[in-house]
This record gives sequence, C-alpha cells and structure tokens, in this order.
Amino acid sequence: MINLPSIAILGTGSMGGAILSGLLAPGVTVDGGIRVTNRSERKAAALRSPSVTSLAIEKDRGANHAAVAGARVVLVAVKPHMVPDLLREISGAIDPGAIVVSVAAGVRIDTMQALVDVPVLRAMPNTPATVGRAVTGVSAGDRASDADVAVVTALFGTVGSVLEVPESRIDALSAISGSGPAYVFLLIEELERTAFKLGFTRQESRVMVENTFLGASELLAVSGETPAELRRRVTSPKGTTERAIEVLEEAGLSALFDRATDAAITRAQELAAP
Ligand SMILES: NC(=O)C1=CN([C@@H]2O[C@H](COP(=O)(O)OP(=O)(O)OC[C@H]3O[C@@H](n4cnc5c(N)ncnc54)[C@H](OP(=O)(O)O)[C@@H]3O)[C@@H](O)[C@H]2O)C=CC1
Ligand SMILES: O=C(O)[C@@H]1CCC=N1
Repeated sequence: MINLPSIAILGTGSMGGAILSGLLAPGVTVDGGIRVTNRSERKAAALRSPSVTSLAIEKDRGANHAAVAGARVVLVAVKPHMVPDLLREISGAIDPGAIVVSVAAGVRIDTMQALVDVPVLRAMPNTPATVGRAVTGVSAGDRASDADVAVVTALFGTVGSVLEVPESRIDALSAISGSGPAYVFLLIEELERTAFKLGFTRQESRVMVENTFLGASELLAVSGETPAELRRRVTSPKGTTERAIEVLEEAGLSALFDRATDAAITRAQELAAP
C-alpha cells in the first residue's frame, strides 16, 4: 500500500495523465485528494471522476489556483516554455509546506526556485508510466528535505522505478530514458515499414514486428542475460543476422545514437534558457 499526500497536477496531458493513472492504481491512496487542471474543458471532463477533481482553465481562469490551494505536492506537467508563467501565476496560492515537482524538460531548479518560495524538485519520467513501467529520474533542489525526496520517490514509484540523480545529469537521463520510448517506437515503425515493403500485409507486418519487440524485451527481462549475449545467440556465425548487423554497424549506428542523444541534451539546454 502506498500512501501519498494531497496532490495537484497542473497540465494533465500525456505525462501528467500517465502519472495520474499511477495515483488511481489499486494499492495507492492519496490523502486529501487529487486535483488536476488542463486548458480545455474537453480534456478536463474526460478526467473527472469521484476520485479526481478536474478543472479547466477555459471554464475557470482560477483553476490552477484552486487546484494548488491545500496541496502538499504541486506537480507541474505543462510544456517547458509555459513553466515560468505558470509558477508566477500560482506562487501566491502554494501552501508554505508544499513542494513543487516539475517534469518539464530543460527547465532548471534555480529558475523555478526564483519564482516560488517552496522547495522545487525535478523529475524526468517516461510514457511507459501509463502501464506502470516508467523509469523516472528525480533531482532535488537545495531547499528540499529528505522527506520531500521520499514523497516524490513514492509518487513516481506508483508508475515504475525511480533513480535519484544530481540535476547536472537529468538532461542526459532525459536523452536516454525520457526520450527512449520514442527511439524504440521509431525502430518498430521502421521495421514494420520494411516488412510491408517485403510484401507482407500491414497486419502481418504489425504482428511480426510488435511481437518481436515484446518477445525480445520479455526475454531480456526474464533471462538475466545481457543484451549483447542475447544478440550473440541470435547471430549464428556466418549466418543471416550477422550480415544484417554488419550493414547497421557499417552505416554508423553507434555514432548515430551518440549524435541523437547529444542533440536531445543540446535541446534541453536551449529549453533551459529560451
Ligand atoms: N511526453 C513525454 O514523454 C514526456 C514529457 N515530459 C514533460 O512533460 C511536460 C508535458 O508534456 P506532455 O505531457 O507531452 O504535453 P501535453 O501537451 O500532452 O500536456 C500538456 C498539458 O498541459 C495543459 N495545459 C496547457 N496550458 C495549461 C495551463 N496554463 N495550466 C494547466 N494546464 C495547461 C494542456 O491542456 P490542453 O491540451 O487542454 O491545452 C495539456 O493537457 C513537458 O514539460 C515535457 O517536457 C517529461 C518526460 C516525458
Ligand atoms: O520530447 C520532450 O521534450 C519530452 C522530454 C522527454 C520526452 N519527451
């Protein structure tokens, strides 16, 4: 059983919504309730339930204020460029004993602590949070206590595993696990496209490729082997896989991943100082 204190989620889109699903999972209780906000009433209405007070800015300009008042945890999950204005808007309504946790890429703790009087922490989850399989990096600012870190760890523990990292590492973590699901989905898309080009139907391509990814992930999870060893077991000496892997390596796959993650880190730095 996980017990969490009252929480407000400001911006309940892909990421905020995934975290909300963790709060609503069996075995999790939130003392004092869950309040969430969005800009549009359409989105807010879809999230409303006996356990969730869901407010829309377009219906009530004071929605964020109302959500934050009395909350012990204020989770900020709007787009990075909106964070400073949002914090300015709510700073007067945040309880003195509350903490702010932001999942926004790039936006630094110092920047946020300059706008509110309470401790600020950053968290970088990923969308597998929706199915309870997130990896979340958590960084605490200098105002945060061990108890604050424990609350945030418990919060993100409802949607997967948590790693505490210094803030200096969070952009790199974001480039790996925050963005990582998109890299995996891109590979799946590409392999499905290739299967279709080789003459399989869309449906056949999907069955083959998606089950290959799911099966390989499951094998990695249960076998206790390294990915390198599992790859070796597929790659028969002088066989067909060896030929395919040679092509990927000759084309510079390793260098491409280095470049891609460097680009994500550079973008996070740009978001820090828009
Ligand atoms: N998506 C991901 O994989 C990850 C995202 N993040 C971070 O999460 C944050 C949100 O990203 P994501 O969930 O993808 O984006 P979304 O666009 O899906 O969600 C943002 C939400 O914020 C709402 N919103 C807009 N303005 C306001 C406001 N003033 N007050 C309250 N809510 C508002 C939007 O409502 P409406 O749609 O009605 O306008 C929308 O539901 C970003 O900062 C991103 O860096 C971090 C890790 C992973
Ligand atoms: O693309 C983004 O900016 C966010 C942060 C990590 C994943 N999605």
